[in-house]
Amino acid sequence: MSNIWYLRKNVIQVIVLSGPIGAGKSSLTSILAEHLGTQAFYEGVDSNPVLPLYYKDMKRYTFLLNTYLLNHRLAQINQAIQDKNSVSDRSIYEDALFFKMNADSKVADPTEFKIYDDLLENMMEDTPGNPSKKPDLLIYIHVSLDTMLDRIKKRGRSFEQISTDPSLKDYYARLLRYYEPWYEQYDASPKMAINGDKLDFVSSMDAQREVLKEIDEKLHEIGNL
Ligand SMILES: Nc1ncnc2c1ncn2[C@@H]1O[C@H](COP(=O)(O)OP(=O)(O)O)[C@@H](O)[C@H]1O
Ligand SMILES: Nc1ncnc2c1ncn2[C@H]1C[C@H](O)[C@@H](COP(=O)(O)O)O1
Repeated sequence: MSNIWYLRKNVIQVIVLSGPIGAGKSSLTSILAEHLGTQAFYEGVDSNPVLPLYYKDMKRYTFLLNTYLLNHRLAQINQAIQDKNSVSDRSIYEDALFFKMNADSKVADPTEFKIYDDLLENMMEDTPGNPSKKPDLLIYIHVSLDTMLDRIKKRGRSFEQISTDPSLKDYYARLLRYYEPWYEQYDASPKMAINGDKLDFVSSMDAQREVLKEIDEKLHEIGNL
């Protein structure tokens, strides 16, 4: 057994946040990493050269965006697994959810989705002698459509605004419908859900303490604290 494999099994843990756009993943990533005294890893939205193009032309840019994100997230996972309790602000598995939704609605080509999905599966496969890239805990932030839309508006990224492109309202509603069954079926690691409608962990210290307590309890349960 190699040293890195031993460390991965017994010491190194990666926690990933998941959930729809605006659910609060980045916010909770910062809060949790600070609480645990560990490293936070973000999606790098501002440095993503494809994302603004994608919002202008999803048909053309879905494959490119997801190829870009796959590479970015794999590089991040490779960094994150070198520390203990690293916190990452979106799981690699959610890209396939966006891509599948676009393929189902003919925005993306089903063959492109299949090629992407096979590549993802190959990349994420555990291989002897290599540390697993799977997270140790996935935390899903559940939000309703109203909350999602409020938060997207509040954050104010121009290309995500319904006031700029009214068709995005439908897109966000559809995305939410894909998220719930995705979370139910997710089985790559232990998982837990946070109520993002009820718990304002950004402004309320009470809510923040409650969320962190829930997460600490889960980490104890799976033996990571
Ligand atoms: N639980 C929460 N309660 C209230 N506001 C929140 C909550 N989580 C996030 N926000 C706010 O919603 C917006 C989107 O949050 P963000 O963390 O960027 O979401 P995500 O990373 O999931 O897209 C930000 O303005 C943030 O301050
Ligand atoms: N795989 C993806 N396909 C389409 N859009 C995506 C994908 N991953 C992230 N995004 C978008 C959604 C948001 O506009 C930004 C950042 O996500 P957020 O949930 O705000 O962290 O990127």
